[in-house]
Amino acid sequence: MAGVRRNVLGDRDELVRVVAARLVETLAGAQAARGAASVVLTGGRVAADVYRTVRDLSDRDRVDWSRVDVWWGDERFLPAGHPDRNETQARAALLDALPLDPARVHPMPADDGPDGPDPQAAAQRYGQALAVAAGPDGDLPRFDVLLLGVGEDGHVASVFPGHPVTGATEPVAAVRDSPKPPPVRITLTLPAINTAGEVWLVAAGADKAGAVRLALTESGTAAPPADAGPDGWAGPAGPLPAAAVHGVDRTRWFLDAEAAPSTG
Ligand SMILES: O=C(O)[C@H](O)[C@@H](O)[C@H](O)[C@H](O)COP(=O)(O)O
Repeated sequence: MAGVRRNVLGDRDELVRVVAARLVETLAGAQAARGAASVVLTGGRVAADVYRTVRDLSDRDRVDWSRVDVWWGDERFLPAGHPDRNETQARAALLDALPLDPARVHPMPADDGPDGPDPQAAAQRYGQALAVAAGPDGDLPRFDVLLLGVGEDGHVASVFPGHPVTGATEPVAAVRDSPKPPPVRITLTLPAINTAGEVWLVAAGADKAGAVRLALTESGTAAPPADAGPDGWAGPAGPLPAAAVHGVDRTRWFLDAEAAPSTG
């Protein structure tokens, strides 16, 4: 596996600024190298702050946004335009302000979309869209940067610890009974996430420290209670999704001081 980099910033504001600036730099670099760039978006509060910060960056147009492919790593399976959809939030925070090519923006289906409220069919539809973009070379197109928030329980995208989706092998899966609302979701699976060139995990706040510590210090399998960290949390029984993701070229952790492990 390629290198893992850990970048600990002083506070949440600095974290968000650094991730936003690095995203613009990386997408511009990908375009310089191969003429196009692709990003996989995530949901959550810290991601929304990153998107707003990219929107407001004075040099954001170093990226030719009309040549960026935008995908999503997960989606809350709700009607189109619902305020809790990751798509709705990303559009409001950033995408609506950019001169994107609509044909290159690929939201996951909504529950009032062509497959109605069938998340399995919607997941398959997204898998097909990915396969079409991949062309003859495989099931997934190139992802230059895949963004992930990290849940307090160590979930990434909508891959939750202890949930059957952790073992899914198809690129896109439907998730029912998500412990984080809403209960029905669509997600890229761990094998699909792990095809990205760079995977960035972004976490802020003390409530993320337990999951981050586990993910960074070992395989993600629960430590015995005696090994619980200073926050007292020893982790879930089973592999921790945040520990199981990596980029082909680089895995980058962006943490604020509160989320970073207090030792190591
Ligand atoms: O759809 C979602 O809910 C997300 O994709 C999820 O994986 C999120 O990124 C994390 O839960 C972190 O969210 P916060 O940044 O809000 O803590």
